[in-house]
Amino acid sequence: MSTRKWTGREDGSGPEHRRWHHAVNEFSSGTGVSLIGFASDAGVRRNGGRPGARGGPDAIRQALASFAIRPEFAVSDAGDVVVEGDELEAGQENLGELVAKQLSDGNLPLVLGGGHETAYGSYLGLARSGLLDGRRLGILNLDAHFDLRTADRPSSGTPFRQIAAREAERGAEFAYAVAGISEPGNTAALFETAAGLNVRHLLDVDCQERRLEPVLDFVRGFVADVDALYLSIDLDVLPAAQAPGVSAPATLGVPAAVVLEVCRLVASDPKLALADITELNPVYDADHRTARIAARLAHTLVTSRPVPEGH
Ligand SMILES: N=CN[C@@H](CCC(=O)O)C(=O)O
Ligand SMILES: [Mn+2]
Ligand SMILES: [Mn+2]
Repeated sequence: MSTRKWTGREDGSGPEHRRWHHAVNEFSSGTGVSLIGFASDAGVRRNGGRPGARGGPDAIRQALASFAIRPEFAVSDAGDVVVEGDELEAGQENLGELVAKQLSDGNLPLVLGGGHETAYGSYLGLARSGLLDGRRLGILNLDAHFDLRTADRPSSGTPFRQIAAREAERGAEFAYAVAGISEPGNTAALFETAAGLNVRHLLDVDCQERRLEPVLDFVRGFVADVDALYLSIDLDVLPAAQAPGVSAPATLGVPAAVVLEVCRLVASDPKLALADITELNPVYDADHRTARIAARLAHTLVTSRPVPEGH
């Protein structure tokens, strides 16, 4: 657990005034959601994107600190994995170790930040924890992109291709679904790769608010087919007006209200084992808008979980 102290707005000392900074600072033992920061520019840089993701974890923490949160929700901060320079592979290994540790302690890891290369480190943690042994893993990605690139080196564009290879190695079916795919944001080759891997996807145009029920049905159908779920959120799934602070802003995007409903649905399911919120780039943010929506998604994931007995 991180020793860093969170600070934020104070309205009084009682539980009725509780905010995230109180929740994180008062956490000493037990289980709950464990935040892990992944401070990395390496994946986006290798993928030809605009750097700045390194500052993502702290920007999300800052946005979370003064959010109100009810006393029954336990959250802790496990600190950051920092990727120095181009040391991406080492960073992903370190992230995997920290995720596995949180899982074995009985926590739900919620990884914040990085380009989407975060996802491979998150997955390594799940694989290392033993939680996948004999179980079907489902990966639900909310993203404008498939991130199934083949490249000489891992980047923010390759994580789910890397995971597909690892799932094949353990003899498991690669169960991967993406909601929010932008047609002009993915080449025919990527659509073909996705089809070849039996990836289920919904286009951004089919994830607008008027289509909320079919989107939720898509998610329900996918979750029903797996034993454990990993939810990965790439903030570039959101409309650029709601999330300007990303490397590749959306041309249409899935409205935050829809993304939020998916988060509520998924987090209320005990199958959820791991989540991450990636691609925040504070350098291009406007009035902390993207950091605040990232924080709102994190808050929704925490507060939509079944409350443990005794509360
Ligand atoms: N995580 C990044 N994924 C996208 C970026 C697209 C872009 O830079 O336009 C990708 O590689 O496809
Ligand atoms: Mn992505
Ligand atoms: Mn994306």
